[in-house]
Amino acid sequence: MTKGTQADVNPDLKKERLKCNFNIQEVTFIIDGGKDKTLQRKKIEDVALNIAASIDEVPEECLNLKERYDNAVRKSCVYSNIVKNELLEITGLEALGSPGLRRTADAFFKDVSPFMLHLGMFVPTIIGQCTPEQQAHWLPKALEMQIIGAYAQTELGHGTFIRGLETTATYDPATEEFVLHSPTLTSTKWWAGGLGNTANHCIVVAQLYTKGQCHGTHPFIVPIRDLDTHEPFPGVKVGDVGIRMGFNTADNGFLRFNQYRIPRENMMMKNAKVMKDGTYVKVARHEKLTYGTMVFVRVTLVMEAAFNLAKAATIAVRYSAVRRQSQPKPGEPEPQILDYPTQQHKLFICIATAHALQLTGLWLWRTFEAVLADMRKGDTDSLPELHALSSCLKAVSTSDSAALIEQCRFACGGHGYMLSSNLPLLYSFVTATRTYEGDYTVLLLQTARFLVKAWEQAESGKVLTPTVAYLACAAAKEKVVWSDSVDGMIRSFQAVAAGKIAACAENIKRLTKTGTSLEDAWQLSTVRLVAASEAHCRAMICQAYWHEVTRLTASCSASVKIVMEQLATLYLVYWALETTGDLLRYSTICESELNKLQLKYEELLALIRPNAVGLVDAFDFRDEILHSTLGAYDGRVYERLMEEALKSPLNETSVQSSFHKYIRPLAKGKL
Ligand SMILES: CCCCCCCC/C=C\CCCCCC(=O)SCCNC(=O)CCNC(=O)[C@H](O)C(C)(C)COP(=O)(O)OP(=O)(O)OC[C@H]1O[C@@H](n2cnc3c(N)ncnc32)[C@H](O)[C@@H]1OP(=O)(O)O
Ligand SMILES: Cc1cc2nc3c(=O)[nH]c(=O)nc-3n(C[C@H](O)[C@H](O)[C@H](O)COP(=O)(O)OP(=O)(O)OC[C@H]3O[C@@H](n4cnc5c(N)ncnc54)[C@H](O)[C@@H]3O)c2cc1C
Repeated sequence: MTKGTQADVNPDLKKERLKCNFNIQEVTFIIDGGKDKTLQRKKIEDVALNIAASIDEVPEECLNLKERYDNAVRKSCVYSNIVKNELLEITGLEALGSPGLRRTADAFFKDVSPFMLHLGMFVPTIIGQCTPEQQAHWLPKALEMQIIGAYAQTELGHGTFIRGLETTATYDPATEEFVLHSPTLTSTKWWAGGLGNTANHCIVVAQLYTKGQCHGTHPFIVPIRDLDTHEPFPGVKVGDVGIRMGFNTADNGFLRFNQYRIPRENMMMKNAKVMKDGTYVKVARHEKLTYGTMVFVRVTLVMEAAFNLAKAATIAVRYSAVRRQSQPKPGEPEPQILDYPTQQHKLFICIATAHALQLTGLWLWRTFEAVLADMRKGDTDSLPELHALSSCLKAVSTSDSAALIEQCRFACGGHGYMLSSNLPLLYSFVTATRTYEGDYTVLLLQTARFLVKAWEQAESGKVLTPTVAYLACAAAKEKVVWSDSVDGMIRSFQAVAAGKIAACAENIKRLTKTGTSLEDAWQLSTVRLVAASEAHCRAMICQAYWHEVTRLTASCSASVKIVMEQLATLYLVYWALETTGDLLRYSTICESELNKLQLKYEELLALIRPNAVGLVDAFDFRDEILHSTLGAYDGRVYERLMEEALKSPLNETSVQSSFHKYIRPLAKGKL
């Protein structure tokens, strides 16, 4: 963070920091995943931000679309050089997934870099889908930025239903080439980040045909532009998809092929091969391993959701400590808006959710690494559970994060609507995460498939995998005894999930017994399947969050343990109160216990209040990363709002030319 001199800091924020009763750094270490990770992140920030600080002369939002894109490319090149020459030196390839790299990217780009998908998906797909020989060929070029790549899977006509993609890759043994073709308008690749004007290579997911047979979708590395002239190759039509709600510097593009040829070696052949004579050979033990990059990105998106929500919470909490409004007690000074319990209700759940998602995200990352290690040994048994886990966690984390970022904007009143607060841009960026890499509903339904099967296994007494082990106890189908202890609440959330899953399974059974096909019975149950999947995910987040807090604070100071536990308890109580209908149905909770729970929630808000600014300081965002007039460390909110307003091109002259062209003639009746 940029602390400046204490004299510059808003007096209310200064007082807030004096009130904080825990060691901020200890919490920062927990959030980063350990002291070593924090130190590495800070090192990366120090290197990168020295350059970022002076990189934008004019605010990004004051530029027109084309200027913004050009500026984003310029900054992407500066940033890539830093990554290549300095940051990879610090951490090696691991840097690509490091929080330091993620954070420093935000210092360069208020919106999104057109290179984001190069590092975010092109490079990971090379690592995940190429043979070692192919990796040796492509990876150094990609890391050296000699080639820039995009990931083109989605088409104009299909995003969710990958099996429905229409682009074809037909093998021609005579020339040992694949012929890529876009047979219809709807087969046009659409949305790929970085594709429109920036990338010269692209991973294309296409239906593979060889020896007259279709083998389903497979990924190919496709050169699309000349490396020197950057002109698209003959047979390739590429461009920008048009203006979007956000991501306008991300260069999302479309792509069409007209009988375009690429060498056989450009098929990514880790999981399946096409031999020179056109013989198709399946290498992978699991059907869905070609979907591996999506699983990887879904896993990272959970921490991405936490990261963006933490930024919004930092902005809104600091602003709420500076902002004073209304006079609830006659004659007394206007209170800081952070003193209103309703404001605490809006904001403390944001801090708690950022913690919950970050700690669950770190746990998911470790699970992902363990499954990957198993798969390297040829064991794919835990892939379905990882898919179910990453699908629902991606769906719920991105959805919660977007909703709560919007809540942070509401919490900042009118000033939250200013682009300079950075909350609108943050929201437009994060709300897209609910859709891309698998839509919310679609992913929850993927998890639901796994849950219904697990329920059937529980009923027949089979051993269950860890994340659904709770279903075994619930198979008894009795209401769980409510208790407002942490363990009691988690047990109740699990009972709600189990009850909902059981109801879905029963509904499907009832429908099929009366002659409905399994497919129709499933469709008729999808509203409740989505709800069951969300309940399962919530129970899992609660359990993982609490487990991680207990584990990670075991060696911390008592005050850190207390504040971390207060936040985690707040998260649980908040969700209990949000789902009282479910608890009444699946647990023994009664009205007096609900009243007690409400009181407990209000007590927690009051307990957290003195530490609120300390808690957001612990997210440790430097001002260059927050980009916010409302959220800077020094709290000079009004000064910054004025400074930013004066940068508006509409303030360059005191009278605009439109006055002379239109308003004056209108007033004179001469228009
Ligand atoms: C430096 C700056 C860094 C900034 C960092 C920010 C981070 C962001 C990084 C990148 C940004 C990303 C931008 C966005 C990119 C994209 O959006 S790429 C496109 C992504 N597209 C999707 O996600 C499409 C979603 N659809 C699907 O995943 C699938 O089509 C489907 C799962 C919905 C259905 O697939 P289908 O083939 O039809 O399968 P089913 O018949 O439904 O199921 C068959 C069985 O297969 C299981 N399964 C499905 N997927 C997987 C998987 N991935 N892994 C393992 N298993 C899978 C499924 O559960 C079925 O199993 P059962 O038969 O046993 O039930
Ligand atoms: C900012 C952004 C960046 C992107 N970047 C990339 C990229 O780099 N590369 C890439 O390949 N793609 C990219 N995408 C595309 C993205 O992955 C898809 O938009 C996403 O997977 C959703 O697919 P869709 O658009 O086809 O939506 P649809 O599948 O058409 O969804 C529309 C609605 O139908 C519902 N629906 C669809 N199927 C079902 C079902 N089976 N059951 C119930 N409901 C259903 C959905 O829930 C949704 O409400 C990007 C998208 C965005 C917004």
